[in-house]
Amino acid sequence: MYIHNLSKENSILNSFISEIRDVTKQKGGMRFRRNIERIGEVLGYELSKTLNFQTKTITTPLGLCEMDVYNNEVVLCSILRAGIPLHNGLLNYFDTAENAFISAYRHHKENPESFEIIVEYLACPDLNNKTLILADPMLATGQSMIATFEALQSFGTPESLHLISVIGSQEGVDFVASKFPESTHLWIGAIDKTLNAKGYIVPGLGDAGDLSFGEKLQK
Ligand SMILES: O=P(O)(O)OC[C@H]1O[C@H](OP(=O)(O)OP(=O)(O)O)[C@H](O)[C@@H]1O
Ligand SMILES: O=c1cc[nH]c(=O)[nH]1
Ligand SMILES: [Mg+2]
Repeated sequence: MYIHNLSKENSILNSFISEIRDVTKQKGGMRFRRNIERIGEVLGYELSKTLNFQTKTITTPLGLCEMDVYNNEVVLCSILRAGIPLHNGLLNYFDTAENAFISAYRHHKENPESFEIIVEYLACPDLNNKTLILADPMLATGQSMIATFEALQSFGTPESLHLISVIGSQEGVDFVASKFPESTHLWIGAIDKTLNAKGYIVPGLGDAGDLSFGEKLQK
């Protein structure tokens, strides 16, 4: 897997990530969602540099202009619910993308430290020969990303595969790297050292779904 850890270079992306981590700035919903969306825009821009480009002749009011524009057929797939603002950010840049949504959530059984990933809802177009972008802000254990990829298998074989994540744990990144095809690209805003006993990224930012949309009852 090609791992693009964008925190390694200084850019405005790090300001957005510092705000979503910061307990004094992350509450209230709107700023958190908007920052995740902005991070989606930046990661989408970086990813776009690896697309297939073709020269097109554009007619301006004053003449003709040759421009290299991408010609990939992009499918954006996000994992509900924390993936929604990240999806919006990507969709701001990939204007004509098709879209897929999947619900993958952690179901905690009697022991709060163990959980399974439940996939219930899946809406997806044909993936054959497309550029598939899987987006989920938190890559903690990596299990949601892998469960999603497995659930998408019956929709076709994409030409290329990109994973987009805001913050990952080193363990989660290593795990997905061992499971996804070698040609997969991971575009990630930061990679943190550890996971706690409940599978949360440390230092991370807390619960991205709750910070975006409010706390949910665990049932
Ligand atoms: O890498 P993993 O260990 O699988 O964990 C990451 C998953 O956890 C979060 O979802 P969560 O289950 O909290 O659902 P939510 O979006 O409804 O909050 C997050 O959005 C990922 O989907
Ligand atoms: O740290 C984590 C792990 C999973 N989901 C989150 O929202 N945060
Ligand atoms: Mg959550």
